[in-house]
Amino acid sequence: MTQARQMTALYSSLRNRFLLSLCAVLCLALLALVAIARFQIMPILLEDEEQYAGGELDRVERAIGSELGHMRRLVEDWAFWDDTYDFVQGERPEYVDSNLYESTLETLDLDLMIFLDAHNQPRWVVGYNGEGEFTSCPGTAPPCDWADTYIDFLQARLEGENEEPQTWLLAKPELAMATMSGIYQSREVSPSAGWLLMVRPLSAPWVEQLRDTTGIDLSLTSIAQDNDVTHDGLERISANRMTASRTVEAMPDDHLIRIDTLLPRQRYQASLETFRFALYWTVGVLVVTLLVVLWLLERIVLAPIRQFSHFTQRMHHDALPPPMPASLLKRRDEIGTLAQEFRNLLDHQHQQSALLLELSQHDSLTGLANRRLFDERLEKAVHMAQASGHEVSALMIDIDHFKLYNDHYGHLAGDECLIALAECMSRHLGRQDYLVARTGGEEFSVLLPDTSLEAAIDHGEALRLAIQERALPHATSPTAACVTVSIGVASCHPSASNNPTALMQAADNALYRAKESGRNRVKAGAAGRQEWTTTPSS
Ligand SMILES: Nc1nc2c(ncn2[C@@H]2O[C@H](COP(=O)(O)OP(=O)(O)OP(=O)(O)O)[C@@H](O)[C@H]2O)c(=O)[nH]1
Repeated sequence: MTQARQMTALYSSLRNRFLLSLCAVLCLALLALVAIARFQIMPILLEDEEQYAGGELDRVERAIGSELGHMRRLVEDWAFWDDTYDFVQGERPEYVDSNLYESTLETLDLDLMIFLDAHNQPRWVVGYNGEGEFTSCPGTAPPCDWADTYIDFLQARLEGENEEPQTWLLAKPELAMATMSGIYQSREVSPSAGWLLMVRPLSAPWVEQLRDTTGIDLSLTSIAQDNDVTHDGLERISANRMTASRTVEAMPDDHLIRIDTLLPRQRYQASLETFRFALYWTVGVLVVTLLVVLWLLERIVLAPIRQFSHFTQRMHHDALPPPMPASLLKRRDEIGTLAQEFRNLLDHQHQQSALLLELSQHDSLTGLANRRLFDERLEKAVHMAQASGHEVSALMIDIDHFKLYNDHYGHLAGDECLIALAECMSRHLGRQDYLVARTGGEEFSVLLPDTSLEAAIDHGEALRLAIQERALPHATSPTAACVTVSIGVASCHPSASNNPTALMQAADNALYRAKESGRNRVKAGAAGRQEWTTTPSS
């Protein structure tokens, strides 16, 4: 239960709510960034990587095409040579010894050269057989019968009677480049005397050279063609490496050559790194921005509100209301206006309270303290007297025959008489610590703290005389021709266990006796005592 209340209090705090809200905004922003990265940026980076891989495979293809171009020019050099032209027609028997020896193939980086005559029949075959042995024969008789496959292939190509030089990639019986040209005279336009086929193996050193030329880690493989299976593709094998494959057409028709490349993913990684860098900075800037917003919020709004709230709490709890913090009043913003208005409201409330207090503690006719205030002060004075060891005294004053005064002069005149007597009492007993109160219609009481009975009697007597000397006419008074008062005086001694009621009761008794014994006089007594002191009437 307490924990739940603490949680509620935590959540109720403006600062915590702002913190939570801003954290939620930050999380949403981060989620949005992650979503953008996942669904917008990453696909672009991966597509770019695929384009890069495609470009690299294009380069490999172009490099192979360039090699085929070289082969084609090589075969043309030999096919458009008069010696070759004569040789395939059965002339120049020295052609073989002069040109078709082993080092020629090595120099030209060839595996095989086949010369066909005009009837597409083998005129000469020179090359390395499957075991790498050099053979040179007129036709396909052993030991050159290993070249039958190529001759069949060549003859099949010639069925179309395409006399243009042609180049192919061979997937069988070994990976190779093949190029073929008709054999012509070099200077004159003449019909083809036969055909020349050159085969260059795509050997490991050749592939190695291709790797060096292109700078791409690649390999070539012969595969059987299967329409249902695609061999093209890209596979990301690690964060830094990927393989990209593509098939190219080759002979025979049911075969393909697959180019496999192992490519670095630097480009992707670099883009990713850049993106991450931007992302981290964005997140950092976002966090810093939120912290700054929080700090500003705390400084500009929350701290002053807290200060204001603290002030109102203290106002409620402290006995002495604290002043409104100056820092709040100095502000020129909404909080400053609120503080100033609040202070104005407080001032107004204090004034109203003071007015109410004044009204509740004073008599509206004479302006003297009323019974409520008199009783409060009396209570405090008696307790203080007991604590300090001093006496406290009280006078009870009653106008003599005031009914007759009213009856004779009228009620308004009676009021004026009450006001005049009140002024007289205030003037004579207006000491700071004395309190003169109107405690009844025509009855007054005076509280005299730290005053002995004797001194109180003196004050009472002086007051009685002063009123008499004021000489307010009272034509119908049986006592005197002017307004007079009777006064009862009492005091309580600190040694006696007196209370305010007992003190006033004693004063009332004394007043009663003053009235009884002829009015216009002062009678005195002490609370809780039997002996009385009577002042003679003047
Ligand atoms: N004008 C006026 N008269 C008041 C006021 N309050 C009380 N009185 C009058 O004061 C008179 C008091 O009369 P009583 O209690 O009979 O006493 P008294 O006539 O003074 O006679 P003693 O006290 O025995 O000398 C009444 O007539 C009240 O109407 C007031 O505020 N104004």
